[in-house]
Amino acid sequence: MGLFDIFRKKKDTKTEVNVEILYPQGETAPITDNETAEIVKKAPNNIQQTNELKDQVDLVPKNSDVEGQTKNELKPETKEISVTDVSEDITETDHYEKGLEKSRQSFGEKLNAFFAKFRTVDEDFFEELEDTLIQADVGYQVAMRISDELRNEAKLQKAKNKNDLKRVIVDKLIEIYQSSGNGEDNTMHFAPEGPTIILFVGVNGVGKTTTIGKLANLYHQQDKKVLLAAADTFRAGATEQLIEWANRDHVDIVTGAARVDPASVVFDAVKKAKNENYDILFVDTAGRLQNNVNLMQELAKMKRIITRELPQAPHEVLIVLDATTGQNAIQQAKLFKESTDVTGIVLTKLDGTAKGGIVLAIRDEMHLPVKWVGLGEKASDLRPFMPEEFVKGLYKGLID
Ligand SMILES: Nc1nc2c(ncn2[C@@H]2O[C@H](COP(=O)(O)OP(=O)(O)OP(=O)(O)O)[C@@H](O)[C@H]2O)c(=O)[nH]1
Repeated sequence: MGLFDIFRKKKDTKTEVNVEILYPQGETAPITDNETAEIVKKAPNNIQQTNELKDQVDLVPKNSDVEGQTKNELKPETKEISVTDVSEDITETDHYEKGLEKSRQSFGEKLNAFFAKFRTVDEDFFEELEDTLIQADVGYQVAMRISDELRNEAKLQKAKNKNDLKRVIVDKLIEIYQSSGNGEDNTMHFAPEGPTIILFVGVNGVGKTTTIGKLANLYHQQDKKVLLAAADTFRAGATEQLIEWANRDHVDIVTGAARVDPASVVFDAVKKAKNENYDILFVDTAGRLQNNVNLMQELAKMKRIITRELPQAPHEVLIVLDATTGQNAIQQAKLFKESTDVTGIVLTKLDGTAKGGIVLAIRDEMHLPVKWVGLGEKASDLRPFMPEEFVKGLYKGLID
């Protein structure tokens, strides 16, 4: 009995950076219910204000446990981020092949091990194939579909050697990748006029801030006027991290002091984007557990404020998912989708996982387009999702 038989049984189935920091009047305590939190703007002075922010972070009582985060975790983090590689002359195919190397190798090894076992195409063959596919994180449904379709595949019955068999399986995978994306709109939607507002959501550490930094870099290179809103006022390091990206990308940013109501940061950023004719506003939000009602309400509040200021906005709500978390990522996306109108997925850290097959499971189960994929830590490693390149990157070299 294979590892996954237990599941199978259920089968029916610009150079100057402008940093604007908002402070709540008097103190740093969170303002939770007041949508138009009174805010005092300080004159922009990048480095000084970043330090002030750090001071405020230190006001958090020693060892206090703030919604599961200790003081240590609240320490600002800074990180060397390379954006200098954007002009590298490498093709899309190169990006995908390099980024998916781990997945390709791992799947290749699994497939080879699988073929080493079988001499005949019998029921055991299909069961083991299902296990192999599930381990590659293509998802249970997709694994079943592939093996069912292969059962009826005349070419498979006629296959004379292992290479023929491999080819039929890989061809089937490619076919499914392509058909599951039919009609999928993985383009970004921009406002016909006025600022485009893009909200990023997702649980802690999935790569929201990094993705915004990378996208800001990309659009700035395309001469768009980009503004960032650091509405993650919960994790102190997040604001600093975004300021760091703003500096490197040469784009402007609106931030809030630690624990200020994130909605007030959003409010001010949207106003600024409108009044000063920005093309794109990226809103970073705090990582939240999808089952934390308060945090989900906070997200809803941010959306309400955006829509009140600009009725067509937000133009995109992108959920950022960490590919290394495998099937967990799908569960997260499902819960977010229930409480927010998510328009697309950014799948990060594909370079760090052997489970690139997760894209297939996500597309199959979520009915949400994957719009961007993170294939590495550099700014240029965030790529628009291209199914053909993805498939090539995953399976190249598996059939000779
Ligand atoms: N290898 C790799 N690392 C990535 C990628 N995207 C993000 N990361 C890394 O993932 C880590 C977490 O990223 P953040 O951007 O801080 O995540 P976040 O979602 O903003 O986190 P919170 O603010 O805690 O919610 C950082 O070390 C990033 O460099 C990727 O595509 N590939």
